[in-house]
Amino acid sequence: MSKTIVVTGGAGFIGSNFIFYTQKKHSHDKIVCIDSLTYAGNIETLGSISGSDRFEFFRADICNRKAIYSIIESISPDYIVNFAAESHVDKSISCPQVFLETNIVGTSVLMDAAVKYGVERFHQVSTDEVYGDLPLDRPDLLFNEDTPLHTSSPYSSSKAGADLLAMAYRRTYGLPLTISRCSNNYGPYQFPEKLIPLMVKRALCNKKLPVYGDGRNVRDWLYVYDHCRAVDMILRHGREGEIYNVGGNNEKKNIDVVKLILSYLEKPESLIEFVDDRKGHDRRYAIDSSKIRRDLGWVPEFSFETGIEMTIQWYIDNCRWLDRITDGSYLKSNSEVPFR
Ligand SMILES: NC(=O)c1ccc[n+]([C@@H]2O[C@H](COP(=O)([O-])OP(=O)(O)OC[C@H]3O[C@@H](n4cnc5c(N)ncnc54)[C@H](O)[C@@H]3O)[C@@H](O)[C@H]2O)c1
Repeated sequence: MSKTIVVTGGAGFIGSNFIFYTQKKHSHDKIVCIDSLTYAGNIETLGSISGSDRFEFFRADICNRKAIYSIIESISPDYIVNFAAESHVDKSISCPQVFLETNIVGTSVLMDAAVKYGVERFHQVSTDEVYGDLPLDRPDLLFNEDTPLHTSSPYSSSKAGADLLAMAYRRTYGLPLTISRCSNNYGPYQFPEKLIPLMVKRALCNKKLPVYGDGRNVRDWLYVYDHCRAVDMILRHGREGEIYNVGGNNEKKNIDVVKLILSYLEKPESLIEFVDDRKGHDRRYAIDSSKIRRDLGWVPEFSFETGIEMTIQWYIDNCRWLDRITDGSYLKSNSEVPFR
């Protein structure tokens, strides 16, 4: 039976990839995107789906209760998948307030609407950063779903706050809920403030590549398509009330990722410039995703070697997208979409 799915934050990186994935995999479903089009959301990304009668776009802020209630009441969705967030750790350090508003208050408004209008499932997209970090010299340690929350940045704290609130909504108001906590994503349509598109963009222009601290911080990387597959599986087949870790089992030092990009682009390593470390910088993230593998049969389809080549090539082939998002000219098309 076809479903109606609200995807919040669908003009951003992972949300847009999730919309394309869902459109292809569940072509009878109706997808309704709600996005306020902040600097990180680009309406042009959704151009290829905008003409479909199975797609609708609302420009609205998830903190705006009146707008959210009116949209959810009018479309009566089966599912809400919440990707909408302020997502950049550095920005959360310089300007935490908006992270609390969108990531915590906004999530609570969506959950209020989900309870009020009786959605079948609310899925909260969370992050492995809620677990804090692990020491570099203990490769045996991984985060599992029972690891205590131990956040380092205003970003991760706001995401952990939303997770706790979601679990409280489930217990108090009976919200039918699942949560996924994923490691670092990479792939097409990522805003070039994040490591991989930032480095590709700068290397293409022969600009210095700023690397925090000693560059030895470790992240687990997952191709965005595999994250979208995981969210789709959890939404439709995951056990209500459960948290699922999602990871690539693919730990890399930041400096090694940067060197790999330079080598693919045939640029010299002399472009690397070590800069002052990020405040409170987490050392290592490593995720145990055996639960989703065991319970839902999810395994990543893309190796890092394949995914990173496809990603770098995508940014080369889509220089126009990268240029427009970098110089902010896409914001003009965003501003043409009326606000609710
Ligand atoms: N990028 C990663 O590596 C990663 C890893 C794990 C989890 N996550 C989580 O996945 C989700 C999506 O991340 P992303 O990297 O695609 O982020 P993004 O910054 O690329 O996109 C966020 C989107 O949310 C929209 N948005 C922001 N505030 C809003 C508001 N108040 N109302 C409505 N829309 C709003 C933006 O316009 C944008 O389109 C986030 O919840 C993030 O915490 C991201």
